[in-house]
Amino acid sequence: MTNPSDIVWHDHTVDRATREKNLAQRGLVVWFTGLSGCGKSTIANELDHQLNQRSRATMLLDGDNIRHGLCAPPERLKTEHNEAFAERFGLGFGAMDREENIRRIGSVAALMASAGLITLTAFVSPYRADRDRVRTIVEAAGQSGDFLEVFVDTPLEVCETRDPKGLYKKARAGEIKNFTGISDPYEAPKHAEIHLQYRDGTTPSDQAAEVLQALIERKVFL
Ligand SMILES: Nc1ncnc2c1ncn2[C@@H]1O[C@H](COP(=O)(O)OS(=O)(=O)O)[C@@H](OP(=O)(O)O)[C@H]1O
Ligand SMILES: Nc1ncnc2c1ncn2[C@@H]1O[C@H](COP(=O)(O)OP(=O)(O)O)[C@@H](O)[C@H]1O
Repeated sequence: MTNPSDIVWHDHTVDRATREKNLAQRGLVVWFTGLSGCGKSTIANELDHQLNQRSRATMLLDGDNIRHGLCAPPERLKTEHNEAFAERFGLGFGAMDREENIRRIGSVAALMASAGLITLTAFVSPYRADRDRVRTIVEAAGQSGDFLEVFVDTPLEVCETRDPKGLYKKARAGEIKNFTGISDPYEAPKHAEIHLQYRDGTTPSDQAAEVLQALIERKVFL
C-alpha cells in the first residue's frame, strides 16, 4: 500500500501568480455541460476563437478528443497495451467510468488553470457530484470563482433532431447502451454560473459571446 503522506507536494519557483501576471489574465476553468448534441463543442470552440482574437492564452479540452487519448476506451488501449491493462484503465460510459473520466479531466483542467490558461472543457459530465468534485479540486488549486459551470440547456428533442453524429438514432435502436438522455440520466446543474437557455435562432457565436461577457465582467482579463 502507498502511504499518501509519503508523496509530498513540491512548490515551484515560478508560481501561479507569476504565470498569470506574464499572461495578463487569471487562470480558470469554464466547464460546459449538457446532453450530446446540445452544442458544447461548437460553443466552446467559438468562445476559444473569440478569446484568441483578443490574444488570450487558452486551451480547449473536448470529450470526443480526450477519449482518443487520456480517457480512451479499452478497445483503443488494447492496440498498445495488454488486455488486462486495457480493461483496468480504459473508460466506457458506465457511471463509474464517467466518474473517473471527469476526475482525470478535472485534474488536468486544474493544472492548466494553474498555468494561467483560460481552460475550456466540453464534456457531457452528467453527474452533479462529479462536476462538484471538479469544482472543489479547481478551487483548492486556486480560489473561489475559478470554476465556472456553463449549462448548455438545449432540450433533448432538439439535440435528437440535430443528431450530428447519428448517435441518438443508434441509441434508440439499442445499438449504444447507457446513452445520456435516452437510457442514462443527465443531472442538470442547480446553480450553474452561466445558463445558456435554448432559443430558436440563437447562434453558437451569440452564446459564446454571452460566456465571453461573463468572463469580462469577472475581470478574468483586462
Ligand atoms: N453512451 C454514451 N453517452 C453519451 N455520449 C456518448 C456515449 N457513447 C458515445 N458517446 C460520445 O462520447 C461523447 C461523450 O463523452 P464525454 O467524455 O463527454 O462523456 S462523459 O462526460 O463521461 O459523460 C459524446 O460527445 P458529445 O456528443 O460531444 O457530447 C458522444 O459523441
Ligand atoms: N445555437 C447553437 N449552438 C450550438 N450548436 C448549434 C446551435 N445551433 C445549431 N447547432 C448545431 O448543433 C450541433 C451541436 O453539436 P456539438 O457542438 O458537437 O454538440 P455537443 O458537443 O454538445 O455534442 C452542431 O452541428 C451545431 O452546428
